[in-house]
Amino acid sequence: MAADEDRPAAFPGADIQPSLPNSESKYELLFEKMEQGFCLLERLPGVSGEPSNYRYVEVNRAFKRETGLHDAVGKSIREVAPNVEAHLLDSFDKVEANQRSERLEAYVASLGIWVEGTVFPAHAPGQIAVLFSNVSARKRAELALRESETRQRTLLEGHAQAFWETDSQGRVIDDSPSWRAWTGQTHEAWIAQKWHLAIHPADRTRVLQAWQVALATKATFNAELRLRRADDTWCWTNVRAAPVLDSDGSVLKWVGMTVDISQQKHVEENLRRSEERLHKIFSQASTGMVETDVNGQMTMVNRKFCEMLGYTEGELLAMNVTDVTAAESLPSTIAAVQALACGGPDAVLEKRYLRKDGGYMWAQSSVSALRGPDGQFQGLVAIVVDIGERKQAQERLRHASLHDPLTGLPNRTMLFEYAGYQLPHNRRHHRRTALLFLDLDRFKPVNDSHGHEVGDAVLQEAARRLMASVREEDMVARLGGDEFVILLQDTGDPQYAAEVAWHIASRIAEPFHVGELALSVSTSIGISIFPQDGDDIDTLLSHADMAMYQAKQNGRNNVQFFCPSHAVVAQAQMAIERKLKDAVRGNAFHLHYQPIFELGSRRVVSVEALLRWNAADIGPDRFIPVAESTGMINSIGKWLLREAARQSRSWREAGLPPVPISVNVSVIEFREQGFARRLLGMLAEEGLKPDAIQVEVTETAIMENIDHAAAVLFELKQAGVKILLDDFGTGYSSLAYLVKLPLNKLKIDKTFILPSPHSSASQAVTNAMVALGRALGLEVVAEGVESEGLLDFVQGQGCHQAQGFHLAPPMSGAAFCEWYLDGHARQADLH
Ligand SMILES: Nc1nc2c(ncn2[C@@H]2O[C@H](COP(=O)(O)OP(=O)(O)OP(=O)(O)O)[C@@H](O)[C@H]2O)c(=O)[nH]1
Repeated sequence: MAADEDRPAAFPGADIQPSLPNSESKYELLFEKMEQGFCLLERLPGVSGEPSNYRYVEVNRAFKRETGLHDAVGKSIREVAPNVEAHLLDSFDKVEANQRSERLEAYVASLGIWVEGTVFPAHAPGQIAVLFSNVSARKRAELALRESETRQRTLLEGHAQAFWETDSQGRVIDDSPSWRAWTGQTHEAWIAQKWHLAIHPADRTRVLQAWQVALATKATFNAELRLRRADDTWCWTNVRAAPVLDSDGSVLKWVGMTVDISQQKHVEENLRRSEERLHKIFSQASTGMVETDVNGQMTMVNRKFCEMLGYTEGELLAMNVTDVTAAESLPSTIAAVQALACGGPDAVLEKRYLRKDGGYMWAQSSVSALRGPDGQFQGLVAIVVDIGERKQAQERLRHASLHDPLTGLPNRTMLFEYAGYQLPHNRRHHRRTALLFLDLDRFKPVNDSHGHEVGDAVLQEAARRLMASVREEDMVARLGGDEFVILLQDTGDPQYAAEVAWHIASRIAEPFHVGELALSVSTSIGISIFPQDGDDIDTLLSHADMAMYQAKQNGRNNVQFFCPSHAVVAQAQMAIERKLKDAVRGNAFHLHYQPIFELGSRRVVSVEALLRWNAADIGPDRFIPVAESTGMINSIGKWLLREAARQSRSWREAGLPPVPISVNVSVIEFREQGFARRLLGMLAEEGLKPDAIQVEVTETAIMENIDHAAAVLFELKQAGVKILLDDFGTGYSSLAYLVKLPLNKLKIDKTFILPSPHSSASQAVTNAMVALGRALGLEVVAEGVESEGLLDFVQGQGCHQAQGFHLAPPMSGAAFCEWYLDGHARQADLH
């Protein structure tokens, strides 16, 4: 703004005196010829509040030329230019009021020209004068330059589909072919300010409001909106407009452009949808999900994770993941996080979470790192699956694999696992441990007589009694069958172990009540002491087993400590046992047959089947007791019967007359339920008559359970099977019982014959036995006739039949057949 002193000195204003003719012509000349426009204006009086107005008093030629107003003098400004800018009249008012000149620089839109000059007070009151130059050409050049710069800027910012321009008020001032081509709007609609009709109705209000704000604040306009395309489709666009500013900062016009962003919107929409989907999955997933920052602080948790741990979302977001991790899972969790932070691969952890209620949750946590665009570690996301049930199932499986299902006691595997940990511990602390090996005595008959269920009930009760007999820190395990093991911790004096063992023996000896039954069972117990009898569970177990074997040998219901010297015997027995097991599995037996002669007719009347073990130098006197004590005799006995039956059939086929085969039945087989039925069934299966087989049973077997024996023998006899009482004289039998049994033969044990057949005592006993047999109506058989003298002796005693090496040795089935067919079956030389 210029001050008074800026007024040009030569300016013909207040000093102009048109009254002087000379001066007047000079003034006129100057006034009319000057290049600058000039006008003298007089303020018009107005009603208060009415906008001010001025009347043209005088104008020069340049004024008319530049403004195009030729008849302005005498008219008011508002008359000749109704749209005159308010700010122009304001500046006139100011000069008039202050009586100080003002610089003028403005675009007079009503005249369409740029002016620069001075407004100054005239001398007459209410008058002002304006001296100006039309600088439109220069201004347009400047403007064009600025516009092109603006356009260039906006062009650079994107590939615009349409350009357009408005005046400072936002009214379109120029045609925009690109807009019209793109939107399909007509030229008329565009010029008539109907451009906004191309905006989607849903966007229109928002966009127009933003446009008004931009106009008011001169801020760049930027909006995303849908525009109707020429083909009547809606297209997402970005509309940007920037004001073109004058040097004084006022807006000359707005330059805008419209960019098709439908592709970008499509991508954004897809992104939004996928984020929404992700969010839904996250929030509604049936697995727990949690996101943490680099420090493990939880930043996002889903509903399921909250449910799993019993916390609210708010509570969890204020916590660190370590706050909800069980102490024992912390090291693995921290290690996994550190590995991920260092670029390691995704990890799967099985860990325990700590719930709000203090409980725990087993979970599988699949953890992945969250990384920024530069690969920088930004946190973690974990998918958490509750594996409580699986863990429980695993635990149940593990429990099942370590426990005996019948008694619930630890099994062999667990005993070994436990001892593997406990024994080294005890060694470090110099503690003695006693291992008690228990085997119930004569348990098999319980099963055989009363059935497996009763046997099971006895085993369960035995387990309870064992548990009740030891301390909490001791372990009771069931090895299998009727075998139990007890590990007594920190026994100190071995005597303590013996006391416990005897206590247990007495508890087991108490009657077992199963239903109506009251059963008597006892146990044999072997003890080995750690570390003196063995440094590991294998050795301790095997030594206690040997001691238990010894206890059985000593009559059962007994306790024995391991003793190395006994171990030698026990070991030998056990070695036989092992070999015997293989032999039973591999059928490594055969039979020999020893003829039995009738002394009167000197004919072979039967043969005794004798068991032989192939390839083993172990005789029946050694292996049969082992087979009996281990129960293997049952399998062997069954095989023996079948083999004898097969042989009998084979001899018949070879043309031999029926030769009954006498088979030895052990006490173990004899006491088995259904023995007679099985034997008769087998004979039927083999197509043999009952008299093809004779049963030799010992006195001891009969006396063990006389009622049972009587029933079996009657069944056999009734079916036509002959019964032979073996080893007569060794069992101290009660004759009262013997007379009641359905026997056919008595076999006098060789011990009564062999020692001294000529001694008078021997003769008296043999004589009595033969007499007894005869009195009972039984045939009497002498065995062990190994010499001529013995043959004479037994014959003299009145025995009916005899067998022995002197008469014929045991021979194979084929050899006997040959021997028989060769005519040896009738020993003519017997006398
Ligand atoms: N009821 C029942 N019997 C079983 C079970 N496991 C094994 N047995 C039987 O237990 C018996 C074990 O018998 P042994 O120890 O060999 O013989 P024993 O009759 O006890 O004779 P000794 O041990 O020599 O005194 C066999 O008859 C097995 O069939 C089981 O789980 N339940």
